[in-house]
Amino acid sequence: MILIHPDREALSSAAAELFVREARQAIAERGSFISLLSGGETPRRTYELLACSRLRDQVPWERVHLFWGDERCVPRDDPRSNYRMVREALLDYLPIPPSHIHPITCEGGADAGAAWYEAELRAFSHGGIPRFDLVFLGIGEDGHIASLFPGSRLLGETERLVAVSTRENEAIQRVTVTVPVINQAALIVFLVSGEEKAPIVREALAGMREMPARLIHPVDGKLFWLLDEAAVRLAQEVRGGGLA
Ligand SMILES: O=C(O)[C@H](O)[C@@H](O)[C@H](O)[C@H](O)COP(=O)(O)O
Repeated sequence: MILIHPDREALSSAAAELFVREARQAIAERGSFISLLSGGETPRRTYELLACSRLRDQVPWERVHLFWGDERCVPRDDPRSNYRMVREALLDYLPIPPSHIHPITCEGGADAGAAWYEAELRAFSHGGIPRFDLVFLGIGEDGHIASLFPGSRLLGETERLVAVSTRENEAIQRVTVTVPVINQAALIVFLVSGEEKAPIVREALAGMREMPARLIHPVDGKLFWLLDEAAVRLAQEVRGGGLA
């Protein structure tokens, strides 16, 4: 499903309200809600709005577990840290038990961090692939998702849940979940806004070329694209080809 909003603020507000709805429903049905969070500017605004009391106070946070889809191997107080971004935008305002916050850590090195996080995920799924109730994703201008970049050997990974990733011309290492983890989710939501994303959105939705984002096909869940008008500007040309 593709949902188009006037701008990033409206999109992020809709995404925050979607988080609340999904959390309340999962907790009512199964007693818990586990979500995989993304880095990026549109996800950041979503977390900031979710932290506002009108929405925050609707979620039983003691039943929620938060995980990260990827992380840069930098100190937790580094401005590039996705953990720091989520902490400043959301966690600092939540009555969530610290044990329910599951950041990726590379303190013992990227390989150790990936192995530890894989164990953390498998512990949540009795050894299998965890089924996240909600996965937020951004998309890079090159079509990357999480820290899965075009041409990466990780794009074909079918066994590991978590792996070490690198980005061209970037000195640091990253730790990222792999495609099978994302595709196992009950609901996957792309959050994409801004003029600069119009070309990749058009290519992604029209299937004009392969890219990491086009590997996202939920096994038996749902896939939503939350876009703003600027990001879908070019994709209007394919509206008849699949834009709802
Ligand atoms: O670590 C990150 O930043 C995300 O995992 C990354 O995949 C991000 O979602 C995209 O690069 C889009 O980011 P923007 O929404 O900021 O363009």
